[in-house]
Amino acid sequence: MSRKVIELFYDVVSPYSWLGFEVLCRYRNVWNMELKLRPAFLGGIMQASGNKPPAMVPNKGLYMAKDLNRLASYMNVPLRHPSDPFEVMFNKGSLPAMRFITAVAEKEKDGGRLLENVSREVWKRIWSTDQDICEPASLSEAGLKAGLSSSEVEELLGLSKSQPIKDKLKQTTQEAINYEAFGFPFVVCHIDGKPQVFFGSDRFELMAYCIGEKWLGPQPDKPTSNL
Ligand SMILES: N[C@@H](CCC(=O)N[C@@H](CS)C(=O)NCC(=O)O)C(=O)O
Repeated sequence: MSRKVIELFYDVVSPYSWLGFEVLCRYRNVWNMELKLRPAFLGGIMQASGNKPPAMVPNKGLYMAKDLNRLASYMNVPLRHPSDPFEVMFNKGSLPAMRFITAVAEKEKDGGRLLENVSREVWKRIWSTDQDICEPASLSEAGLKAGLSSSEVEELLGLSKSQPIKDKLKQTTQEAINYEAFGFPFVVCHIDGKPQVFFGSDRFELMAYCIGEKWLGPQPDKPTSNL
């Protein structure tokens, strides 16, 4: 059977996207799939779909904080809340970070792990160690940790401010909107030429059923006994 293509649309401002990202990266060699990481801009998705971030409803925000703490442990992802989530998510946002990550994606068109590693390092800053992701020095630090050289980081920071990269981020965001996305993580599974879409990091069991693969829990190398 030919490999299934699974696209993950994500933004590092989204903690649930980090969970979905880690789970799909773990399943790369477990499911018969090619994983395509699609960095996009959640602000654009919210605007185009008429949605708003769930944490803007106070009780949802309170619930999410508890939910994410449990999920961090269940999924074994070192997710911790920033000291001021509203400032981080709604005032500072993720535009410079997502442009930088888009530049990495464009540079690494032929596959490889840089896009995965840089995304993870930026996520660790915003959603684990409570560090900035907007300043060039912050993105540079994440890039170096992910294995880029200082000259590559400089080049990518320059590129991230260029019109082609801004346009590419808009284009990827538009592709998710065309699939009727309203939030992230947003996963598009292509099977027999037909796209099936899933919202959330809590849809993997259903996704596995729909694409004919086995769900072994969020840590497939450590399946739990009750699965
Ligand atoms: N139940 C989902 C929630 C995902 C979620 O809340 N994502 C946020 C961004 S972090 C979003 O875009 N939400 C849009 C919505 O809930 O309508 C999960 O477990 O992953």
